[in-house]
Amino acid sequence: MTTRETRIVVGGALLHRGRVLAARRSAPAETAGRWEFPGGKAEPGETPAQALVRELREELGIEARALERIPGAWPVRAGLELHIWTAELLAGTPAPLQDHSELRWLSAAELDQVDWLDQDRFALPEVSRRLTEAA
Ligand SMILES: Nc1nc2c([nH]c(=O)n2[C@H]2C[C@H](O)[C@@H](COP(=O)(O)OP(=O)(O)OP(=O)(O)O)O2)c(=O)[nH]1
Repeated sequence: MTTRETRIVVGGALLHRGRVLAARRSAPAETAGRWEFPGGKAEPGETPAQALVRELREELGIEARALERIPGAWPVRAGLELHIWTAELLAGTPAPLQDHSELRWLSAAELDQVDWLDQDRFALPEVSRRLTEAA
């Protein structure tokens, strides 16, 4: 359950030409090397969709639009839960400017080729379904 103390971290499943962008974390040590949907914590007063647009601009240097939330909320740790939104690329080419050491565009068939953070795995079937529908 989301309480007033719970913060949301929003990850963006950026869908483009039948692929989704996966990002390899560069820090901190506990999660470095694992793959995630780029994004970050929503600031007070910011909607998750707004936070996602801001984080994708900061981390990847792109302009993107949040599309829809994938149903579900997954605890990251006490007081922090993960939401995943699909997003579309409006302008730019994603680059690992901040927080990531590598980016990969994955097709539905390639989704299990990277070592996702545990919480992100819950959203993979829905991401796969959207990639397959778009193909
Ligand atoms: N961005 C992102 N974080 C995720 C995902 N899955 C997952 O478990 N996390 C975890 C990793 C971190 O513990 C936390 C998000 O932290 P973050 O470091 O990305 O957030 P932020 O950019 O706002 O960073 P900061 O301001 O707190 O430094 O959520 C995901 O798909 N994307």
